[in-house]
Amino acid sequence: MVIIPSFVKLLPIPEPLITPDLINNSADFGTPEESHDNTVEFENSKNISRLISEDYFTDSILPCDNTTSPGNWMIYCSGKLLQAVMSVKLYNDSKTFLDQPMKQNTTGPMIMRAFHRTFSGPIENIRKEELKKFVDKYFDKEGNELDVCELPEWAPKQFSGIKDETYNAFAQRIHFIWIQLCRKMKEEVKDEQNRFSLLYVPNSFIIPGGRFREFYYWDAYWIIKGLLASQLYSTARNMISNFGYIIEKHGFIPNGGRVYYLRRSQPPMFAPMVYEYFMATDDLQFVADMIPLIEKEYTFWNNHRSVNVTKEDDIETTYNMFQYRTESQTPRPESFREDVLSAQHLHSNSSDSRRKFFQNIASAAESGWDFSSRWFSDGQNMSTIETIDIVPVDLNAFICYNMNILSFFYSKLGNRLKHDEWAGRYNQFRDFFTQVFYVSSRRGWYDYNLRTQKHNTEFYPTIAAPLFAQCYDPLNTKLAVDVYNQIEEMGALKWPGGIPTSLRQNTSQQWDFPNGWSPLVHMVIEGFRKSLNPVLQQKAYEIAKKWLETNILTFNISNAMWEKYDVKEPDAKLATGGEYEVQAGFGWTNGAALDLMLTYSDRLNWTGPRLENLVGPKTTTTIQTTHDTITTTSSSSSSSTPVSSSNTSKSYLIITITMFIMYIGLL
Ligand SMILES: OC[C@H]1O[C@H](O[C@H]2O[C@H](CO)[C@@H](O)[C@H](O)[C@H]2O)[C@H](O)[C@@H](O)[C@@H]1O
Repeated sequence: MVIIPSFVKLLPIPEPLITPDLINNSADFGTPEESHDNTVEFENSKNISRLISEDYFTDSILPCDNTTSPGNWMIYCSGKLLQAVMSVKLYNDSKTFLDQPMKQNTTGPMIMRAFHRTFSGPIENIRKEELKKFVDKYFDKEGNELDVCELPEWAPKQFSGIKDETYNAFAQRIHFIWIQLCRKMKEEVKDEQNRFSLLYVPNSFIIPGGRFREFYYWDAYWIIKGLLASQLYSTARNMISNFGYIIEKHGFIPNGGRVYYLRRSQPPMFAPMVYEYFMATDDLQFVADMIPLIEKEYTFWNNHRSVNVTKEDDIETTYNMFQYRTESQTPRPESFREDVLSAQHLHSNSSDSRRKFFQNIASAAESGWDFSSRWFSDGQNMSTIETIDIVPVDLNAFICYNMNILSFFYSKLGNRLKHDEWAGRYNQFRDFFTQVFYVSSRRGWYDYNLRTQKHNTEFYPTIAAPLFAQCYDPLNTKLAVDVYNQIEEMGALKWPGGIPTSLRQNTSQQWDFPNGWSPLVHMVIEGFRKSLNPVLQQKAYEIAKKWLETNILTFNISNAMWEKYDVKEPDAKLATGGEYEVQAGFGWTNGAALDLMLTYSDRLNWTGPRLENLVGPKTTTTIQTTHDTITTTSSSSSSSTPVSSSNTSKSYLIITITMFIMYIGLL
């Protein structure tokens, strides 16, 4: 095991740079309030305060409560203090307060008593400075409960399979970022869970980055793909074990590692994580350990998220499918202010509609697509959100994948009976899936709307989710080609930076045009790659190359990897839209990029301008020989050591060399 010396943490970590070049001028980078629909004209802060102070909790199902988080639900999931913080807009990002631990020797009920003593009048009368004093007295800084950590087996890596100098240097730089994104919990989180919104897990893990300072469920699949590409097997295993621990404790995997996520999940990627780990390591004992937990998670989806679907053209047949559908009926605590403002068209006297509206919002967050025209009945406005009327194609493809993986694992474990049971379920579900989602006239799988009894046949990358999850008959080799042609005809493949999340313009939502997200782009690439059709495999490579170019060009300017990108621009821009600013880090972008660079390691060839930040400036050396003069052009760096002319890159060089020496020493 290589121990990373603690001084490495003290070396300067380059700050991400947001340069004007990176921001698309036509889009407003904006504050959350400017970019969130419905809020623009709602200027009067008194009115906002009044709206935020209304009662959203009585008779509503809360995001967490006495049963799930007895000691702290009154702070992190409901209550007047939460409302006051949102009312005065104590922080630019609503999530900040929710991630602040309570100070030592305090409890939730104690803080609430103090709050009511200090602020006895209506919330609208509370002054920001006084509330700030109160919060500073009782709470620590957000994220204070987490430490940076030592990745068990991290060492500088050559990525010798990646022959191209630029891609090789890029892979090495991403490999470094794992160190920055690793977190472990302070002991007190385990011992005094009630003081923290953070959910305790036993092992260290990789966070997405920025405001996302806890684990996220579906992000982890792509993070794990990247860790496996980096050969950080123990870290990947630790992350999966954490999820196993969480399933054991809570019966499912919440959206993220905070109590305010305890009523909703995210796309079910636990079984695929174990599958990827097994394919990389052959560790069958780990599969045996995890398989009861995979089944337990499946039971959660089956008991709490299934729905009977009957189609208009065949009312005799009922299909058991799955939905994103949390029970929670209040504004999301981490976006309380934003959700209340989005609901301003609904009055308090129509509390049932308001509850349903919040349930639809939180259910869209469960999908990971928060938010998108995909969930809006008018395809444009948040006020028309109807997530729980929709049966989503991606979720059902993932469930199908889970069934297939379970049958595969049981066969590996030699359990014939269980293998047959899951193979039977998989085969039947796959047929039902085709019946419910495939639309022959539009050559693809589409979300089904229970209210309208129609498919939404607009483009979303979810059309390729069944290819990724292999939820179709492999003998039907024409199907993947049809789907590809459909996607191309829809105009989704013509964008210079990758694949957009939809073709719906100006929704101001982050999961819409022109934003590209690595999990979706990776899913489409993998879908075509797995199709076994050589033409589609070539297309998969071309999309991967385009996406990597977007990542790499942006990295070269900003020194950072980003959560999402604007794919309509030829020269790599950061994405905008949604309720928070685009975040740097970034877990799944790094994971998907590393995985793609390894998949296509022998083909990738950087043809763009020389990226000095990555590979250093070109140097020209003149060698005088007896007979003639030979001029060679080379990079100032070797492919194993990233060097650049910038100061930040120099610090990477120092880290690399220092760590390499330490590594050799430790061996
Ligand atoms: O705070 C707003 C929302 O933020 C998260 O969503 C986004 O980031 C996640 C982490 O990268 C990602 O998993 C999700 O797909 C993104 O939309 C959070 O997951 C939401 O629940 C939360 O309301």
